[in-house]
Amino acid sequence: MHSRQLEIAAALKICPPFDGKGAIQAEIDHRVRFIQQCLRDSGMKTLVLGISGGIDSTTTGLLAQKAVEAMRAAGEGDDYRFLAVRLPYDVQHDEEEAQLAIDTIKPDECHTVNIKAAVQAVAAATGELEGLTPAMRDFVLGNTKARVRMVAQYTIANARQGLVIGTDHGAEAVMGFFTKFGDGACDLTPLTGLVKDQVRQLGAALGAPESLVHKVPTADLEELHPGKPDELAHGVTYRDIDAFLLGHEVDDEVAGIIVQTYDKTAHKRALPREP
Ligand SMILES: Nc1ncnc2c1ncn2[C@@H]1O[C@H](COP(=O)(O)OP(=O)(O)OC[C@H]2O[C@@H]([n+]3cccc(C(=O)O)c3)[C@H](O)[C@@H]2O)[C@@H](O)[C@H]1O
Ligand SMILES: Nc1ncnc2c1ncn2[C@@H]1O[C@H](COP(=O)(O)OP(=O)(O)OP(=O)(O)O)[C@@H](O)[C@H]1O
Ligand SMILES: [Mg+2]
Repeated sequence: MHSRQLEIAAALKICPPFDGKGAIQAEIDHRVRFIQQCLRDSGMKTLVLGISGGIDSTTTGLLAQKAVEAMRAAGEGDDYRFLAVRLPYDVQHDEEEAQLAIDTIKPDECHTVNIKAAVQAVAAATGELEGLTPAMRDFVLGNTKARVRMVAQYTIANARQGLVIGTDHGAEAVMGFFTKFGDGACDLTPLTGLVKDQVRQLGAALGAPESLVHKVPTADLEELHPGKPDELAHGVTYRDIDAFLLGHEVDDEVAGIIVQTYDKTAHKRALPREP
């Protein structure tokens, strides 16, 4: 085992493997109660979450819808609602899967915000992108897309007494694989501590279709490579990352990449530096 495995797993609150269906259901109940408590504690009434068509947001959306339905059924208030947001950059190449996610979750409301005009306006106003190589421009614009999605979700949350839900989990957190103050910015992260396969297990138990449970994970931020698999960017597989976080034996080179990436992205998991 790599000398940093246990320390990193503890810092990211990694959940032990599930011992059967009962444990998965208990984890679902625990995370639904967490979402409900966030609403009660904040006095907010609406949950806001972007639904991409990937398994992370599908699972989180299913938890969110379950949370508000149970609060309404328990008489806590008819005004608790889940508002799903589709945030395509013009037309999304896997729109069908995004619609399948929405059909599965059956959110109380679903809004669509096309982020393209806002992303291009921000990029053009800075005047910073012209001199870049096409690949670099594509990468920078990708992070701007994630940040404009955040702005759209907080605009809705402000208007609707809402909390913005994030989908960060253990396997993304260890790699710092999110845009700082983009998809990384939110009010609660119900998937914290889960490895990628556990997210799939929860999603499957909540009724997500097979095609979404086993969909290749993608940040899908780059126009030059639509649907680019996250694993290409990581240089390691999610299976490797999960194994590392669960304290299993992993290849030295794999462990080296994960630890190096974890250290390099520490600033993304921390509050801004202060003097
Ligand atoms: N040491 C340090 N201390 C404090 N701050 C530091 C810093 N180094 C950089 N920074 C700041 O951080 C910025 C870089 O971070 P950031 O802007 O996030 O950009 P960066 O980490 O370079 O890129 C984001 C990565 O996350 C991936 N991503 C994004 C969104 C969603 C998903 C997904 O899976 O869905 C994946 C994306 O594909 C890309 O690989 C720098 O411009 C600088 O402002
Ligand atoms: N096109 C989109 N429309 C709405 N929300 C989006 C879109 N793209 C990204 N998001 C939001 O950003 C989050 C981060 O994306 P990420 O790719 O990590 O998750 P995912 O797509 O749900 O699952 P996977 O990682 O398996 O692709 C999503 O969970 C979702 O909340
Ligand atoms: Mg995705």
